[in-house]
Amino acid sequence: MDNKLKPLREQIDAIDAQILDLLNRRARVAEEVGHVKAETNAPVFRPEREAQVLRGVAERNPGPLNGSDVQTIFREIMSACRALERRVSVAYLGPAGTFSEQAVYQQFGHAVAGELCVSIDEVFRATEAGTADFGVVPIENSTEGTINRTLDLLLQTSLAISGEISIPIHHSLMTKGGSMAGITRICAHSQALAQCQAWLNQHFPQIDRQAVASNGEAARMASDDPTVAAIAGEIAGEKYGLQVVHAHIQDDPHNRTRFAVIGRLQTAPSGRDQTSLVLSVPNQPGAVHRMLAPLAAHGVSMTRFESRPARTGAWEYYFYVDIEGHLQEEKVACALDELKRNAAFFKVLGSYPLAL
Ligand SMILES: O=C(O)C(=O)C[C@]1(C(=O)O)C=C[C@@H](O)C=C1
Repeated sequence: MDNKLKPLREQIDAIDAQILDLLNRRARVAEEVGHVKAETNAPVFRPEREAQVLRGVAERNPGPLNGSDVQTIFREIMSACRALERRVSVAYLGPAGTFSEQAVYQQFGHAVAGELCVSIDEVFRATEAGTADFGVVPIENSTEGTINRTLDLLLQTSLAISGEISIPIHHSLMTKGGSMAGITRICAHSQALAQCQAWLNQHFPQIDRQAVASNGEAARMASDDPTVAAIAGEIAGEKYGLQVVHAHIQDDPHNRTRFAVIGRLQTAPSGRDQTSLVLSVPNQPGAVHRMLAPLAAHGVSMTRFESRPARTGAWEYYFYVDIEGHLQEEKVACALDELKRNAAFFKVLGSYPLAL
């Protein structure tokens, strides 16, 4: 066998030498880009450009590598090149191993400076204060719905949404010893407990469930306490030396969470974008219908519509609306101009590339 492997490995060595050379040529150009940007204080992270590069490689990819693997490789290449310009810092909900951390890596690659925060509020604060260049916060889960705290904070913040990330959420039940013997508590974030509710009712109805600050925190607790089982992603389990008792216990196998990238950056159009808004209208019959009419009139599709009580005690609501297209597209700008005229409250949260 070794006789056959040797020439093939020599081919791989020769190709790797070429890849390495090309990677460093790319990196030198990125350094030049960095110097040009430094002259004008231009932003290092350009989500629209990165989205175009990643879409481009998947479209041109002839195989046999699959498109999403090629994107993963190029995401890391861009991340490393970007870090030569400047290492971008990103605040997110810790501890290490949370799905938020996974979302950060999916958007920024691994060459980032992560800033772990104890709450969603703190992610906003760190980003607003400029301690971090960007923040990553969960917006909605396909099983459990909206993350209300994020929506409330988006209403008040001076930051914009500069990008979105969608990741599959797979939960596993994990313990230190790899069995459920002696386990008296199952800990996880309340969202994760809710996403695994039917499975837990069926398999472990007798064991107490305890909501904790995050799944990462649950994994940390399970690593310290042999009576605790954690529900978390397997990455968190690995970080804390846990073993999987049951994998993929979420009730919906297609469970996903969407995250928003928040920052001071107003992202330029990428060609496939979305705009997020918050609106409110006076509490009158037909008002919501009238408010949204300009979208249809200008041929702008609405992809999401969510309401939150305005907490005025008067049954008034804020409406969180996502529409297709970028604010710099004429039909979007015209529709929003009209919308604004009919709205009691109107705020554009940001225009950004659709998640890959
Ligand atoms: O095109 C740029 O603006 C770059 O800085 C280069 C590059 C890249 O490596 O391709 C790196 C960082 C940006 O977020 C986008 C792209």
